[in-house]
Amino acid sequence: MSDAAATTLSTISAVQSALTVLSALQLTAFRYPSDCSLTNASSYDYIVVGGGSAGSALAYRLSASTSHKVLLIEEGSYPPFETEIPLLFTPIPKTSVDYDTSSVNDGYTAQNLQDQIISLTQGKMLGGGSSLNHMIHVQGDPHDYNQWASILGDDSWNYENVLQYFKKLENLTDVDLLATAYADLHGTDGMIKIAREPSATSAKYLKAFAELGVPTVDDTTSRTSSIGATDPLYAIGDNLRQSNALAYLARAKSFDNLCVALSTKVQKILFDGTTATGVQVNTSKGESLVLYAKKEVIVSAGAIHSPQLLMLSGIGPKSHLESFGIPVVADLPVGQNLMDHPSAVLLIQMEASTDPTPAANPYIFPVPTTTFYAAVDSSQTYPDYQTINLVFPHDSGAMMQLCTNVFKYSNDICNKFYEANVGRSVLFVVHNLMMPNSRGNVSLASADISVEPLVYTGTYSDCSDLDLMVECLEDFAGVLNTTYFRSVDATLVDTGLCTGKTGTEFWKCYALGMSATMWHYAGTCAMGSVVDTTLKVKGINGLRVVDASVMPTEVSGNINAAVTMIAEKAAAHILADN
Ligand SMILES: Cc1cc2nc3c(=O)[nH]c(=O)nc-3n(C[C@H](O)[C@H](O)[C@H](O)COP(=O)(O)OP(=O)(O)OC[C@H]3O[C@@H](n4cnc5c(N)ncnc54)[C@H](O)[C@@H]3O)c2cc1C
Repeated sequence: MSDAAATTLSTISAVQSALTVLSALQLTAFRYPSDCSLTNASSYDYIVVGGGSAGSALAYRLSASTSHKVLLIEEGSYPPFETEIPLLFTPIPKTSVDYDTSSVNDGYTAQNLQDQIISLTQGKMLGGGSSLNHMIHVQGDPHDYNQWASILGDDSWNYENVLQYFKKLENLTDVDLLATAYADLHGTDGMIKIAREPSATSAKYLKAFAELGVPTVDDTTSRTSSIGATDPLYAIGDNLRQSNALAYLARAKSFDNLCVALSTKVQKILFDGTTATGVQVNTSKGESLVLYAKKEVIVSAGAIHSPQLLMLSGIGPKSHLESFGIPVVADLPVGQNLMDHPSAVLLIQMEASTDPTPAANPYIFPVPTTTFYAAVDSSQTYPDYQTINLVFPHDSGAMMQLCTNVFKYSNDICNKFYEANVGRSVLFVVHNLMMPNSRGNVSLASADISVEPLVYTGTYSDCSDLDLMVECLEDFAGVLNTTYFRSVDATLVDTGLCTGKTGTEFWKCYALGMSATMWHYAGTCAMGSVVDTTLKVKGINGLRVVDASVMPTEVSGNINAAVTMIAEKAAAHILADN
């Protein structure tokens, strides 16, 4: 067998080197507020730590609504040129704009990923994850938020109440969808442009999914149930990725009350007793400065770095902090409750073809794609699982890039995928469990912030997740018996991992063998245990956390829109309080 995976990885590495040269030109800087210089001991009304999905939205709202002085501190810089082009998401992981934190090898899951670890891709640039993610836009199921409201005893988090914030962040541009009843569930004058990309190829798959019992819907956004299959919505507009940096911060370019400090890392939150007073930072010039917040410090460093920063600043589990000699400011379960959507990729060999590969359009999502949300129990209104179904033409370099550099499966698996794709199109199915019970954690590896924290993902540590994943995989595999799939002699590609196993044993082996991340890390500073329902850190004044880490449970779908909704709601709370 040829080593197509190794060749793909070396091509990606060459592309990444070329992009590094381009990024030094800062071709996108003109869109954003210029890098603001900092003076030691200066003060601001609000200091926002991290200019990612949540931080970009929050800093914009706080500075747009008032004359308050806002400082946004971001460790990375401007999102480079390639992040703007929807086609180009595959070479971005493992470049300088990705933290590429590694998970702890649990010896159980992720064993067929490169190095048996999960490479926890996270954006280190303005826009954070939204500048390198896969742009799928989904609100989630109403049940997700109603469950939050019930866990938290706070109805302001139920779907009817958070819908106003989803509408605030959305600018739906799809005229066909706007002509349907779904228009009522979307914003049309919000910040992030959202589009659909229906295609004749997708239509064939939607028909097969309908035969499986999952209805084709124009949109899975719903007041009652998100179950259905559809052409997904994408955060793409004007031929560009609509990152939260572009959607929010680019509009703040002329604000004179917003200072955006780039290439600056917050080292520590400063306290006077139990009141947060400011932060200590390291600038791009290597200066160590202290900066003060008159009203609040807001931590938006993401689900892995927010808990790290809080713990290094004295907020976290007492015994863990003491083991690193960190004085305890508040004993809280920071870093616990880490969640992600457990995932596994299925590759299905589809139609034979010798047609020339269609020219790629850089301005849209790379290939025709559908999303599918289903429950094993057909009477349940919210989904147990999601599949994201990408149709690659035969001999597709993009499919190999997704396998090797995005999912980071081993060369052995990607070579099998390559062989299956020779002369046949393939359906690349990303199969995800929506509401896992398993939890992992983020803990300190060192008292030095430049050392990445330890991340134990905890995937399938609760056996019920593996059992449900198996049921979901079996459920979805029924698609192989639908008319269209049978007509093209569709076959599940044999990864060679589970030879000799059948039925439930086969799927259990498959789920574990192919387990990977969906990059939906969340929950490590959860509402209810670490922050209250207005996102204030419990027992501390002047400190909030606003990002994916505050989610108490996962959302049924890709989470960027939910993270942004949280930032929109947080801005409303902060402005109301001050
Ligand atoms: C590869 C990938 C694909 C994804 N695909 C999708 C998708 O298709 N659809 C979807 O909805 N979601 C997707 N997601 C998930 C989504 O993008 C993230 O959940 C979301 O971006 C998280 O937002 P956040 O604000 O919590 O953190 P982030 O966006 O990660 O922001 C944290 C920011 O803080 C900065 N920072 C960290 N520490 C410090 C410090 N000490 N000092 C200063 N700055 C600091 C970081 O540089 C970063 O900019 C994907 C994520 C990844 C990684």
